[in-house]
Amino acid sequence: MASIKLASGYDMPIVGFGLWKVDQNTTADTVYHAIKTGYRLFDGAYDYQNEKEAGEGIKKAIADGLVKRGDIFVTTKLWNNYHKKEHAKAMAYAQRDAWGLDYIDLYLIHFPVALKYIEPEKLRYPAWWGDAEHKMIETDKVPIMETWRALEELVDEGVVRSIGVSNFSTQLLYDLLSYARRPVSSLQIEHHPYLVQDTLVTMAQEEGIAITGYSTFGPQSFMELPPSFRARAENVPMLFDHPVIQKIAKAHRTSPGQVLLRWATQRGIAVIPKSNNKARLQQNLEVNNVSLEKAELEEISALDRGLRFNDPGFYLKKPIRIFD
Ligand SMILES: NC(=O)C1=CN([C@@H]2O[C@H](COP(=O)(O)OP(=O)(O)OC[C@H]3O[C@@H](n4cnc5c(N)ncnc54)[C@H](OP(=O)(O)O)[C@@H]3O)[C@@H](O)[C@H]2O)C=CC1
Ligand SMILES: O=C1CO[C@H](CO)[C@@H](O)[C@@H]1O
Repeated sequence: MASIKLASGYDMPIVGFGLWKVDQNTTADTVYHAIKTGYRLFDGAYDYQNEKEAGEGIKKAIADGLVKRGDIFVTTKLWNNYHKKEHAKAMAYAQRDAWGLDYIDLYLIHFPVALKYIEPEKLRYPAWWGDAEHKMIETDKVPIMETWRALEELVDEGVVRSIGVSNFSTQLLYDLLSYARRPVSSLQIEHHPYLVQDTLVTMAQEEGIAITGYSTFGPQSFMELPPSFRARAENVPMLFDHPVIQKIAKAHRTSPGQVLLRWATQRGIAVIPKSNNKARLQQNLEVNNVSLEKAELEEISALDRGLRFNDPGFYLKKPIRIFD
């Protein structure tokens, strides 16, 4: 499996399996089957509510001799209500224990947005929407430096091996780099041909920050779009149906999904698609069998229209835009 060297010195596989929206009841089997298929990276989060079950799948695969712990790379993320140092540290320990592992490979600050503390058992899901009593969630004022220091201590304590951030902008990264004592190993961002993010990608890569792209296939349903982006999405075809993606897929005798994943990995960006379909699960892993020409990569990048569909601050009591 091809991998990216992180600034922390560890290798991160370039293709992984994302655990968002994977049903709790099927997660252990899904993860076990993904390992059998060849997946070694799993992308989780406290918000996905299936860390314990994902860990069970890994444990079974190890017990059955399919893999060793060291073959698997687990990424997970700190949720927004736990940015204060004592909460961040407690959550990382609890998440590590939920996975049933000695350490987490990569721990990310999920969003650069601190929300008021809510006891973990009172969060309802999706966790942007409020607590169990249906109270809307409010922002809090916690400096990212405080949260980052907590993550650094977690590395010192051996709970996590590498640390990074998600949904950060260029400016926030420059600020973070000005005081980080431990390397910012990774940045996870929305990334697809409608949201190419050239400046951010170039800056992060130049600073040695490995990028993982999420939602590589673009918007799945325009219903999910934040209000600020709805107009921009009008009359935009789904990427799978876009004539440019279809033409390139045909030229390489492959599928539009493979073209989208390969465009990302040829930009040096790791991908974490999930699939419940066995054929697609296998196909996504074999993405590096295709090699796109420079002109094809450029043609795909030219589809950029700054169209983002994950900007969930509008759920908050006082709505914010995370990406201004
Ligand atoms: N840091 C963050 O804030 C965020 C992180 N993420 C992470 O990224 C992961 C992936 O992102 P997500 O937005 O969920 O989108 P995915 O990349 O998982 O794609 C969404 C859907 O595409 C379908 N699909 C998968 N492979 C193919 C293929 N080859 N051809 C056609 N269709 C395919 C799947 O449906 P089917 O099962 O039917 O194949 C899947 O449900 C998440 O699971 C999560 O780990 C996601 C959003 C935000
Ligand atoms: O990672 C995730 C996918 O996007 C969702 C909407 O922003 C988040 O809530 C979730 O944590």
